[in-house]
Amino acid sequence: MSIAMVRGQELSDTFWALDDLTFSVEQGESIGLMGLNGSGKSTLLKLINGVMRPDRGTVLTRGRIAGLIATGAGFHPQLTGRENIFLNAAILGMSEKETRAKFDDIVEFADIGKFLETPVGTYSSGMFSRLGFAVAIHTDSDIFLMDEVLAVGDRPFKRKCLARMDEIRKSGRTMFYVSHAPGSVRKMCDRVLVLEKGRLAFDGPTEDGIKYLKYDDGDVTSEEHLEGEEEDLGADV
Ligand SMILES: Nc1ncnc2c1ncn2[C@@H]1O[C@H](COP(=O)(O)OP(=O)(O)OP(=O)(O)O)[C@@H](O)[C@H]1O
Repeated sequence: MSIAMVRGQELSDTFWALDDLTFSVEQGESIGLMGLNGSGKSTLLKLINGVMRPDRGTVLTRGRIAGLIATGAGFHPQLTGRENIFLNAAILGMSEKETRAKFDDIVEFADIGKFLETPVGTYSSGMFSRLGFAVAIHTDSDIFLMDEVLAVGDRPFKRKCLARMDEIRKSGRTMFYVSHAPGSVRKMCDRVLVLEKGRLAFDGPTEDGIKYLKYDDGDVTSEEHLEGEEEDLGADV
């Protein structure tokens, strides 16, 4: 699987965002996708969801796929939150009737107040994420993809998202969750894949994956603080 990237004038320079990556996932598994910035996690989600195609190799999936891959993806900046709910839901494969039936729940979950009637181009990244997550979790899917939604949400929203993701997991749906936070991955995932420069560096139980990443023995004060926060959130779910 790869993405050819042209850098500057050097047309022959090829960059493989993902390379030599092979794994399979059973229905109902909950996978934590971890790795440093730029290691290929989002690219992998895009390949699974089908918005990107691999240059080489194949991705086989079964069933309906939903989730939140990039904040703001599938939203039109000049349309209001309300209009974008319908647009985004249609992109995720929901009929208008289905969206109408779930509309109030989606709005309640997003909890963006009067901004529902405002063009989303003016939204903060957190508000984008709230709306996107709210639509995604109300889509019936067999595979649920979640890319770092918790990075921009505020604390009460993070808590709400984690609780809902836990429900999705317990309902037997397959889940891919991209996160840098060991606390929430521990809570949410049975298995971890660690990517390093586009390659699969680790595939195994969550705790071993976190150990492999050495995210737990950092001595940076701010990291410890963040970790503590995620642990708190995890404990709340
Ligand atoms: N459309 C694209 N065109 C060119 N290069 C791309 C494209 N998408 C991703 N890349 C490159 O592929 C690599 C992997 O990117 P990706 O977004 O998948 O990483 P990531 O692991 O999700 O990172 P992060 O933790 O920062 O979100 C990066 O070096 C990125 O620059």
